[in-house]
Amino acid sequence: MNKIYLDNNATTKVDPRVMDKMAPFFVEKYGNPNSLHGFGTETHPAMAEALNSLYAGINASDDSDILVTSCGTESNNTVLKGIFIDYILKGEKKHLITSQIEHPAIRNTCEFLESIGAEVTYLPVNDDGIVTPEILKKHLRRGETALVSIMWANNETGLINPVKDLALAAHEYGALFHTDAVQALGKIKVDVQDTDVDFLTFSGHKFHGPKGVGGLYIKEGLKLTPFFHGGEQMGRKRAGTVNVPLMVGMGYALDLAVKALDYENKEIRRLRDKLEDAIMSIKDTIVIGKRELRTPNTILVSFKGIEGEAFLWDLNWNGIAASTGSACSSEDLEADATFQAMHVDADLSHTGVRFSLSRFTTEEEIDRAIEVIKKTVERLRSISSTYR
Ligand SMILES: Cc1ncc(COP(=O)(O)O)c(CN[C@@H](CS)C(=O)O)c1O
Repeated sequence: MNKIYLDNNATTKVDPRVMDKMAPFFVEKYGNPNSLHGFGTETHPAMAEALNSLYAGINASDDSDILVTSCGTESNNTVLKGIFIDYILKGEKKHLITSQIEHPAIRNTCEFLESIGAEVTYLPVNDDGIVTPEILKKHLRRGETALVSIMWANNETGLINPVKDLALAAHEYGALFHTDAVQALGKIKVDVQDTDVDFLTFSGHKFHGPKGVGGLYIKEGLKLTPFFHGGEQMGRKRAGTVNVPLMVGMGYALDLAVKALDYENKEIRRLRDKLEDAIMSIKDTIVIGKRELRTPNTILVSFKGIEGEAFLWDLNWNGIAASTGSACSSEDLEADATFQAMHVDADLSHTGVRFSLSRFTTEEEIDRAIEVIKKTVERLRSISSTYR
């Protein structure tokens, strides 16, 4: 049976072109870039090219910093814990603001910082599931709020937050602004200068780059206490030997992803909408969030009377990969935090299923998925003791 992958918000296939780009740096040009001899220095041109691609991909100015990290989670931890050390531990400020719909890499880190003395506000969302500047301004404290961290696009719903306006509001109150843009790069245009964010997180495996590599943008003039101390890599801003092949792969993958944005927003959006229209034709079904407010590839849907896990197993049995919310909380049978934040009915918040497409998704795959989804909903409802 042909397998159909519709869980691209969890991770994406490495583009074969990216694989080709990375290969030489595993077996031929394998030197440590910090070594002074030829084995080390021969890695530099490719690393410089990759860094240029990362700067261009988010329209970062040459005077800003981009740290190459191990993943989005490390990047998020670096900002939150760096701000805690630089402002809260020093007693200068004491307050952090984030939202109730963030990824656990933000939420759990904020909860940890609360446990060691930070004051944290978790903003609610409006009826559309969006964090608005109006909501933010009710909680900003001039002279006390050190950082606002609001994700650019939600990993479960795809809903996009107004980052430019949120950053402006934060700056009006003297706070810095971070956005976890892991689910934005490669799906929508990301421009750090236009939005004037201070920090931005991204992760290579979300846009057809390799796993195990991510990035953190730091606006020019800003400093953060490093998360990792050690060698002199990245100007001592992130110690540790740089993983050259992964960095080269992530840079090239972002290059390709930016070039494919039109395709993503036209063809992938069309396929997503085709799938969504078919799903919406099934009775007692809700899709979370207006499609025009979402990234072009994502659908989070609830089928009344069907547990998400049961539905996923049936899909998996038919060769289709999807997820209940984010992959990292898929074992958690608690009602999803995002659903709770959006006041989704309790009996629906256990049934959320996320479908997320990519530029490798085909029309034939969507047609097959529609066929299987309709049959699966019918079968599971026919044996449900609660659904009538
Ligand atoms: C918004 C957001 N922020 C951070 C991360 C973590 O990225 P890493 O590179 O894996 O550390 C993710 C990864 N979300 C995956 C796996 S949990 C999902 O299924 O939704 C994310 O979506």
